[in-house]
Amino acid sequence: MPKVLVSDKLSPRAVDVFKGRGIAVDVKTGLSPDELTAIIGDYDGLAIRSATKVTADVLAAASNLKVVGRAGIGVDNVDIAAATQRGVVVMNTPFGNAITTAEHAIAMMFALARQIPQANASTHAGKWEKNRFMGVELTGKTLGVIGCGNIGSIVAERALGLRMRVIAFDPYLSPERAVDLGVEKVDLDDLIARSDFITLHTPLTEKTRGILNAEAIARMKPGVRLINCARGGLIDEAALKDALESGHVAGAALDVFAEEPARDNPLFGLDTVVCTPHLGASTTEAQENVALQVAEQISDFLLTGAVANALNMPAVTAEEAPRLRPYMKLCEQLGSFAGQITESGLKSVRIEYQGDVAGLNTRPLTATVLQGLLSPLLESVNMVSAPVVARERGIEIKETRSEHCPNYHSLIRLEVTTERQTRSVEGSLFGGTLPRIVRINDIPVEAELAPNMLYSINEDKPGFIGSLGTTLGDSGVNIASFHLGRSDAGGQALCLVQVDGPLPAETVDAVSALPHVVRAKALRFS
Ligand SMILES: NC(=O)C1=CN([C@@H]2O[C@H](COP(=O)(O)OP(=O)(O)OC[C@H]3O[C@@H](n4cnc5c(N)ncnc54)[C@H](O)[C@@H]3O)[C@@H](O)[C@H]2O)C=CC1
Ligand SMILES: O=C(O)CCC(=O)C(=O)O
Repeated sequence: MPKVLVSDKLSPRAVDVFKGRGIAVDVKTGLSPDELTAIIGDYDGLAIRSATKVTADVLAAASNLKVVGRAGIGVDNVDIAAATQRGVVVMNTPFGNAITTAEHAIAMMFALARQIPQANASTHAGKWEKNRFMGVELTGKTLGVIGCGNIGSIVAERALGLRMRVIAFDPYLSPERAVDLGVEKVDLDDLIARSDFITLHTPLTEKTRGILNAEAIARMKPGVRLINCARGGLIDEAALKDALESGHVAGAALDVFAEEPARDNPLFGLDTVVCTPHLGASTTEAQENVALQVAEQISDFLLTGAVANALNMPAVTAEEAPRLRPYMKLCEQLGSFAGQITESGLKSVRIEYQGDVAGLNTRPLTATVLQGLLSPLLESVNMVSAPVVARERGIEIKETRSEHCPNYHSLIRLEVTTERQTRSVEGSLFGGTLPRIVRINDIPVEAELAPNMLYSINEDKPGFIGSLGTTLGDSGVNIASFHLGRSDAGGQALCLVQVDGPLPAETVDAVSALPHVVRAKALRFS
């Protein structure tokens, strides 16, 4: 009988589900990392919220563990790369607490506008300070929503019901979806300059960390109020403190903090700050939703092998798996390549399967392309949710198959159209198993994608390769392999350089500044 550990406070309904499905379950909350490491080897499944940290050390001790289920959305407390490496499936419940978290953001906005927590404390203290707590009305005010996915779009809908004007910054929000929601799609600078209230609903990624830093805060309207119910780290807390103390920011309502549990934070004690201890998802309804869902998903997986909402594993049958596996890797790389070089909203995606691959079950392949494409921007996207997420964002997905494939056994071509341009990337399997990029924007190339790559587009002029090599060498960056392609002599050229380690931003800037370089970018692949 499989055995599951519930190591965070989950609704008791989860335990009922496990027992009902014939799975042994232990509930042990508040374990230290050492205590968890000591017992994790006994379990096949682990059900968590945000308190348990599933680190590489915990996973190393988890000799029987097959699945980690997160009752919630964010999986920043799970080392997914380490789990993947150890073959542990990581699942989440992407929608179960979205309404509740959006409601918390709205509650925080009201709390800020009317200083309800401060007035409550003062009234309880018998002070009756009627003149101290002058509020502001929400009606007619501009709410800037940064990140208009599941939660952000619910916040936007609720705010429109409150007669606010809603503007949204989200590179993946299509103009059509913005119109459907009734929000104005704007760029970040515009949002920062125009908003009376700003609410954050993005995952914490390398692109969003410090999205509201000192410089962004300085450009906000005097008297702006900020709400963060997404992740600590999106706002620079020290810069926010300065702006609150100077009065430039009138107030901030924070559910999440750079360090959690937050016991000693620079913002604590400021009269203009309203805090809750990561309560965004804490309602009976949301906790039942996510607990039931995660228990069902873990049970299904342990008992039948069915995979739902996995962040690191494709949904395929046991028979299909061996044939699809190398194509999955290729598809993920094609998607990830296109996703990392895409800067503006996606309109359409076209995937062409040519040759042998056209005869396979291409649904998981298309889902893998979309997962790779969307992953640089969406935290919780997985193979199961990627097609739904893409559709919800109004991205048109076209898939074509043809047995005709003149130059390769199989070829997969991905074409991505954004608001600004169309790009394409093509790949094949060499030797039947090794993914290779064979064409980028119709320029032939032959490249293996490795964890750390430099991608550059340049004019095909003498001297470029030498100056690139010198620049990398001067930065102490070792080149592992070098792949070149060009449209025609003297025309547009590109290169993909595999390097031994993450590329420092200054090195990429130095390459971008070289003569004849049109664009250079560091790319990461798993
Ligand atoms: N306080 C709490 O208890 C809870 C917090 N959360 C957090 O809320 C966040 C959002 O959750 P969902 O809406 O479900 O996720 P989602 O994936 O549906 O939406 C995130 C949105 O952020 C956008 N985005 C990504 N990078 C961006 C960037 N650089 N600039 C602007 N927008 C960007 C994406 O395009 C996407 O539309 C997650 O970080 C999650 O962990 C979620 C549930 C509860
Ligand atoms: O489980 C919780 O209380 C936190 C929820 C959360 O942050 C999430 O789902 O991302």
